[in-house]
Amino acid sequence: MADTAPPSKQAAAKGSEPTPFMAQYLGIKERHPEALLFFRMGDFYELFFEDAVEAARILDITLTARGEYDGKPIPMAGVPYHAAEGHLARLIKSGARVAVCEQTESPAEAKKRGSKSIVNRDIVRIVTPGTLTEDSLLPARQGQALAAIALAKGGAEAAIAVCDVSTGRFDVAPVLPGALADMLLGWPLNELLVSSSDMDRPAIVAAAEASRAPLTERPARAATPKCGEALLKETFDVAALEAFGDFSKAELSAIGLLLDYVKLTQAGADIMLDPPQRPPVRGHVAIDPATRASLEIDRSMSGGRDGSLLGTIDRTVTAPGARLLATHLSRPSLDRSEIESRLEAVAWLVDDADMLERLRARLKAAPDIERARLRLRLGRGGPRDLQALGRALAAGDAAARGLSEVAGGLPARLAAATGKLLLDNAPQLRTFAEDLARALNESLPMLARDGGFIAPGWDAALDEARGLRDDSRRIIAELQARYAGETGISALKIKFNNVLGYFIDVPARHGEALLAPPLSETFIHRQTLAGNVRFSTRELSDLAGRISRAEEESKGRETALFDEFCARVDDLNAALATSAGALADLDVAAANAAWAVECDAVRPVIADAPEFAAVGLRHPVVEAALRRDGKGFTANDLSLDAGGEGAPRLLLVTGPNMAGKSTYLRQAALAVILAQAGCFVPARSITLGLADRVFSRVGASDDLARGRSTFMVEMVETAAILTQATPDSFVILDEVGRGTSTYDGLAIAWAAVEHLHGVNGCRALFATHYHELTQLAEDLPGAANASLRAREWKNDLVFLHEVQPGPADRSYGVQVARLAGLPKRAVARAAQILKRLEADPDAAESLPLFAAFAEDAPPAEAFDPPQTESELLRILADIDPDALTPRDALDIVYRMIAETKKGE
Ligand SMILES: Nc1ncnc2c1ncn2[C@@H]1O[C@H](COP(=O)(O)OP(=O)(O)OP(=O)(O)O)[C@@H](O)[C@H]1O
Repeated sequence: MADTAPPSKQAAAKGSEPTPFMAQYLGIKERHPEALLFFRMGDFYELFFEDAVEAARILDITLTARGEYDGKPIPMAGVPYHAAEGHLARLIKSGARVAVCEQTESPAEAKKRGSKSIVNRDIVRIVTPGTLTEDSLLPARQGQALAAIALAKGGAEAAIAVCDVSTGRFDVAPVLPGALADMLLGWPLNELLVSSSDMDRPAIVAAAEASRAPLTERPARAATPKCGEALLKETFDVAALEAFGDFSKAELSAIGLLLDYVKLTQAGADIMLDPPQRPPVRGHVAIDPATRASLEIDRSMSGGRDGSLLGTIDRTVTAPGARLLATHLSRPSLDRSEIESRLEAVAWLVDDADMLERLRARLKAAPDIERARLRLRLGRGGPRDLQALGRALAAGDAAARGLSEVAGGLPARLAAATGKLLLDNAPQLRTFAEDLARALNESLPMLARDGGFIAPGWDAALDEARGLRDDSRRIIAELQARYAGETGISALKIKFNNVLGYFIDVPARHGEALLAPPLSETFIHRQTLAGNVRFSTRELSDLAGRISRAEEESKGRETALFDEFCARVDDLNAALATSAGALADLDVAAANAAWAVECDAVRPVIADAPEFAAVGLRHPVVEAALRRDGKGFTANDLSLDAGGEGAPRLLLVTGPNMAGKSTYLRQAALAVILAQAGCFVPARSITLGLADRVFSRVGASDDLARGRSTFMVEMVETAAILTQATPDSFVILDEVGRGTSTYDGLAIAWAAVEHLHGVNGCRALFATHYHELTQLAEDLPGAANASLRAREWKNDLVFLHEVQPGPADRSYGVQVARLAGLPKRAVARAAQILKRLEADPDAAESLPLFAAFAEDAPPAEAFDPPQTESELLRILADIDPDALTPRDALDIVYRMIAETKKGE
């Protein structure tokens, strides 16, 4: 690979003299050695040297060579510029960053400087995982986050600055160094910036590790209060920072680190962020990446949105609404009044089905106002973005008017959003929206430079220029008819191409007539082709000049009008941001109400004590999946109380495989997240105290990318829970200890339960297959057993999915193995071994060879163990004679007879 590395300019100077083109390339590449350089050449972005090799590998495109450098061929790969976004997306996804270098002048302009001059080029932006603005690279319903963390006062202060460059959102918060990692968890990050001087500090290392975001190390010079202050002033064009409130030194350092990077990636263009906001003081529920993944909050295990909690409950109809709902779920609130205000809005809409439907229909008409606004401000927008703003404002106004007509007053949250969206309250926005509606045509080009987007009647100068242009076209048609008449050549046409401009075209056989007097006085020969001869006339040249001037004028005028609208977007930026926020808020409230109605969810009651009391709780995702298959979901109750008053604080959940233990655990954790996100909960009723953290350790998975085995991952995650859970936390642990030997696993699980119960003292659910653990419920005052029921029925296992108090009677593992399709022979062998082990636990000593049993392996035909007797006994054991109706009794007799016949 070494010989594909680009030589530095100095090194190059020592070797053979680089061509002017190579010198330009090397000069630009040297400025961003860490990024792949997309070097614009005509209709292609080309990559050279190592960049070409790397891009060809990732994108699976052809690696070729172009010219030689220092006697060696230069590796080259290229992508067409119109298909560049797809390639960019793949490169970014694979962890690369890309510097996009454009031609900053046309070849004609370069020629003016001298015939040998090459076109000037410069980097216009650097594309990184956290700084995307392209629509095609960003899922519309998903936000992105770029964060910077910094320390100050010798590590005593810390802060975080987070922005979404595609929507302009900008949050800044001071935080205790020890709480940095937790704070970061509220933002599923696309990229995390750390100053090189902080890289080794424990608080920073812990935060970076916890967030698992791609890390970008930046020079320390930007992470200073001075740099932060200067960049804030420059970005928001203010002389003093008082307008934003007081910033700590650490906050300013984090801001410096963040804004410096945003500026770098935009190649020095103005930073277009909204003024910094502080997240709510009470903060949010800390959910670590392992918990987020295992609860499948915004992504299912298979990686998509489908099958996740977000994918299941999302009924938003606007992109900003979808992104806000995603934020609510990834950052459930700890602020009770905030939660209650969200719930109140949902409850009000749930009660008025007509209003809810009308509101959602109106919101549906609102395009993505946030991203359209940002693209226009960044100079990457087009006429369609302007139209999006106008339509979103109109839709917001219609939605707000519908709500404001309601008698009896609105809940505070809906009233606030309505007030912000009513255009009567914002005359400037109203004029802007009305102007856009009048000024823009119905169907619009992507780019302003394509022209044709301003409607007739909006601008007199434009109408005049267009009139002239269209008039000239008519005159050309008339001229063609006149020339055809005068020359008697009906095949004479006036045509246009880029080389000749307008010209007169006749078939070759008529050429002679025009080349000879008297017609040759009017018709000037331009070109003879095999089948045609081409001419021009003075009149036609004059007309062509007028047409092109009119065309240029109308395009120029349209561009100027577009720029005027963009300037108005800049002026109205704050008001537009407010409208976007209000639209998203209304959409989320309406979507949550629609989902609550659809899935019969209830408003959670928020309590002061760390309790959890749910009746008829359901798992929204599993229930939705079962419903699609036409199956029902069994609701279950759950009561926990960390204070140990009315219920256990820790519940040990046992039951056969597949009985529904994980589902029972997860639905409880999801209920906490839904409630604190301000959503209703699928249950008959639920009361819960706010949880400061939710932890979930469900199932085992390898983290090979980070070099950890299943067991190691499990222990690291369990350790995090046992060291961090507070009495207010909510913990679910599923089969801890499964990844190691039986006794080690049991010992670890045992210790984890004791620790959770005695030290952490939080609400916890602990599912296990170690039946020995169920004894703990007797020893620990705040612990209890619950189990999921299953029944054997005609040789089959029937899962009832019902939770009952007390431990499970047995595990039915062998039966589940049979259900799963394990070969009959293996199932029978397992049943045999199990029987021996149950009779004589010491036989386990001979594990794993089972030499003792090997000899009496049953013959292949006799593998179904006799079941009849045990089945009859089981049927009898299940009978409660006092509760039997005569009909039930008769049924049982029939069942027993059938069973006996089976055994014959
Ligand atoms: N309450 C319920 N109502 C209806 N079906 C359910 C219920 N709970 C679980 N199920 C169904 O049972 C399947 C298995 O559930 P789950 O994974 O929770 O079992 P488990 O006891 O944790 O199993 P294992 O011990 O093997 O991990 C689910 O995929 C779902 O289809």
